[in-house]
Amino acid sequence: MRPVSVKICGLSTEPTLDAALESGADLVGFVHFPKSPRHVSLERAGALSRQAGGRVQRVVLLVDPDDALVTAAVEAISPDLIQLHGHESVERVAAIRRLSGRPVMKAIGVAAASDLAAVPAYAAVADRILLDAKPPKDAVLPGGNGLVFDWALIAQATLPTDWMLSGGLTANNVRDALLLTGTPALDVSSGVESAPGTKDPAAIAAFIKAARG
Ligand SMILES: O=C(O)c1ccccc1NCC(=O)[C@H](O)[C@H](O)COP(=O)(O)O
Repeated sequence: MRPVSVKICGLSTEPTLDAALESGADLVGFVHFPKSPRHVSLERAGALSRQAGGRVQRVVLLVDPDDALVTAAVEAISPDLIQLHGHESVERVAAIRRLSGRPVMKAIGVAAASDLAAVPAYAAVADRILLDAKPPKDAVLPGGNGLVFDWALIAQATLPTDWMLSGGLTANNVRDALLLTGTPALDVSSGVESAPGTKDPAAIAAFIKAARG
C-alpha cells in the first residue's frame, strides 16, 4: 500500500517550509487570501515556491479568483496544483483549469451527508477533491478553521481515487482519521501551528510521523 500523502498548508516562512520538506511532506500550500493569518503575497509565495521546487508538489490556495489572479498566480508561483477554496461552480473550476493549464483541486465543505452530493460533478472537472469541514456561517475564513467534520459521513460517499481529507487534523487524531476514512492523502494547517499563521516545526514533524507511524 502507498504511504499516505501529506500536505502542509499555509506555510509562509523559509524555516517552516524547510521543516515541512525535511519531515517528508509531499505537498506544501501557500495561501493567497488577504483575510487569512496565513496570507502570502504572490511574490512571497513565488520565492517559497522556488525554494521548494523539485522536492515537493507546490500548491497555491485561491478563493474565488478572477482570471487575472489565476494568471498572475501561475506566473509568480508556477504551482503544481491550484487549490480552489471558495464558492467556485463546477463550470468555473473547469474554466480555471483550462485557463491555468495546471491541475486543480476543489475543496468541498462537509457538515452533512447532503454536502457530499456535489462531489461527482466536481470530480468530473477537477484533478483532485479535498473534503474539508464546512466553515461556520459567520466564519471569516472558508478553511483553515481547525474544525473536524463527522468522518463517518464519508462511508456513504462515492469518492474519486484522488481525494484528500482535511479539517481539524492533528498528530493526536490523524491515526483515527486514517482508520475511519481510508483516505489516501491528508491536508493540515492549524493543527501544526503554535498560533494562527505560525507554523511549528516540531508539530509538523510530529504530524507526519503520526500519519505514517
Ligand atoms: O488557512 C487559511 O487561512 C485558509 C484561508 C482561506 C481558505 C482556506 C484556508 N485554509 C485551507 C486549509 O488550510 C486546509 O486546506 C484545510 O482547510 C484544513 O485546515 P485546518 O482545519 O486548519 O487543518
